[in-house]
Amino acid sequence: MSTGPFVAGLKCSGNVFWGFSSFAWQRGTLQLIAINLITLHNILEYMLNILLYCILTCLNVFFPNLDFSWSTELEQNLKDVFQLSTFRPLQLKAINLSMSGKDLFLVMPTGRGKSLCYQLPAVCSEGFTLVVTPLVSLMEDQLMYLKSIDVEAVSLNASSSKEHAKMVLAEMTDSKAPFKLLYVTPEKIAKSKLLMSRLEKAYNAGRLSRIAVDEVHCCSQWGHDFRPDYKLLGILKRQFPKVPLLGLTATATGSVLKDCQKILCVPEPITLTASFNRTNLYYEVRLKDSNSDDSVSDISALIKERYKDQSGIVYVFSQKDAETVSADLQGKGVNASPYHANMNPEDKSQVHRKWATNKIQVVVATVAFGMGIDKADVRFVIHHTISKSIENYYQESGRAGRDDKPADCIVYFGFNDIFRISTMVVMENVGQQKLLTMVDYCQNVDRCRRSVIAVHFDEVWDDEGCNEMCDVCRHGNDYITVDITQHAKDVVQIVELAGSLDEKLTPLKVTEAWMGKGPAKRRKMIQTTTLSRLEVEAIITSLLLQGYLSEDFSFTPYTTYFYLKLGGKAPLLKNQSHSITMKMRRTGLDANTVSTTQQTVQESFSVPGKDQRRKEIW
Ligand SMILES: Nc1ncnc2c1ncn2[C@H]1C[C@H](O)[C@@H](COP(=O)(O)OP(=O)(O)OP(=O)(O)O)O1
Ligand SMILES: [Mg+2]
Ligand SMILES: [Zn+2]
Repeated sequence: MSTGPFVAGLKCSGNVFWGFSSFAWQRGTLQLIAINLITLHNILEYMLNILLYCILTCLNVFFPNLDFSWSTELEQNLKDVFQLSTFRPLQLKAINLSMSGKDLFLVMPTGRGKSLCYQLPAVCSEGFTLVVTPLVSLMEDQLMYLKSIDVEAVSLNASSSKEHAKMVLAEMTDSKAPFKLLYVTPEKIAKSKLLMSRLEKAYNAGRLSRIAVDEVHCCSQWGHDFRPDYKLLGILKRQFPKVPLLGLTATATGSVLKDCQKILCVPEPITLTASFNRTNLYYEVRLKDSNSDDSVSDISALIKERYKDQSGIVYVFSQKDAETVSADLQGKGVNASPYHANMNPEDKSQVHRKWATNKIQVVVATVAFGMGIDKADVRFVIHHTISKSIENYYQESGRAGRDDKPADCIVYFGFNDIFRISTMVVMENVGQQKLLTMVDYCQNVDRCRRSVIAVHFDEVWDDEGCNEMCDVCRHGNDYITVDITQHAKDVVQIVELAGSLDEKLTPLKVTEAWMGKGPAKRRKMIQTTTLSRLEVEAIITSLLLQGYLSEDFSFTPYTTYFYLKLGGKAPLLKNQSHSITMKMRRTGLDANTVSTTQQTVQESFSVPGKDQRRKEIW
């Protein structure tokens, strides 16, 4: 199957071709530099190189998939087996590189068809392809699909029966074994010596044709979904160095990819990257009222009206939320079912299957129902609670519109949710930072939502590329810049007062104190406000994002508490000329209201001891 550098360069479009021709160019250039030694022969050779370069470029442009020994079979199987008429961008290039034996990282948006880049080569190769996937749901999704197109595939995971595992392990070295793809979890690679020894045998028998590591960002703890067992996958390339490895992801930054490369022991992979932009997805953020759970009523109305009879997912924060939100939606007449990691495997498979076949309209799921889930006609992905990072959001919302038709991605952004998630991610590497970027995505009213995602993935972005497919671009300049300096001082004063009494305040306490709830004594010591709750929450969130407030965690053996403390920029407020602004939707906060709604109180008042005061005030 291997081809010499010249053949690979001639036949393959893109990187390999470029590698060859730049090499040729450099050679010609060097020959020219050694001008003293010029002979007619050298000049001719140089000109020939240029000519060859031009011919190859033309061939590359007009016949990008110029015959490899496998090209005809690829085309045929694409049509006959996968029932697809053409390749999507980068697919053919990735497949040809992998078929040429190259190690490859493929970074392509959600739903653009990364799986085909190992499924099709598997069908066109001898032996089988080993596919590592992080989730059983993802594995099942692919097995279900492959079965429907008559491609033989098997899996090994924690819930495989002994008999099934025995059969698969035996067939791995059997040249008559029918399966073309073997799906395993990383845990299996890390923990099953038996599996590794069978793989070794299959490798020696030339039956291990390719290794695909799906969701490869899970290797890196800088990625958004680090799986400790992915860290051990380096064993694959060490044990099977001649087998080409293909790492696939939709959500890896450059530094994450570098880390993955090291962990997987792939010395010089070729990386193919496509733009993150999913042009058919409409991104929208809606505010969630913390006083009531109107969001569920709102979501059920959306599903029953705008998305009537259309398939979708509602993402929630916890297993408990999956159960309650699903029950609430059912109560409102929506055909919904919960999905979370704690359900037994059969129930999970059943929900997944019923949803895939449109017997259930909506899955109310935790992130357990995420990566790789592939249903073509998902018309909406609604987040009842924000995701813990932009990467997670991109992954989860990426379940929508995989058939390239329009689909909506809506987030309900609630103040209290920030802190619920914050306590969950506090132990994760840069977890807080990632969460705040997601909060910034939601709170933002003046930048195209796509631009926030693009910056996050290190991509240069031009707002024209959105085409009004996000609420910010659609609302145009419907925002105002308001001065919140005085508000910031009031909030900081509340946190300072609590600090002086050795008291820690949760965001809820700060909100209520500022809004004038609680003991009369406290109201007399601070400046309260008549702003609405949503406005108060938006300002506190903005102060957190801008660094005037920061998080202060307290740990007990059972739970983690989130408190607010002064942030690094708080002392700047002592400076009279320092001002802070924030941008808000015109329909949200009104500039006039902002500057006139303080209730000046600050009455003098006699103070008892610290402990007594603390009791009375907080
Ligand atoms: N060439 C093609 N033409 C038309 N449809 C295609 C093509 N290739 C793949 N598809 C379809 C099949 C799937 O239903 C859908 C998504 O493919 P899939 O491989 O699951 O995406 P992905 O792996 O890139 O996304 P994710 O990052 O979400 O896992 O695209
Ligand atoms: Mg995938
Ligand atoms: Zn936009």
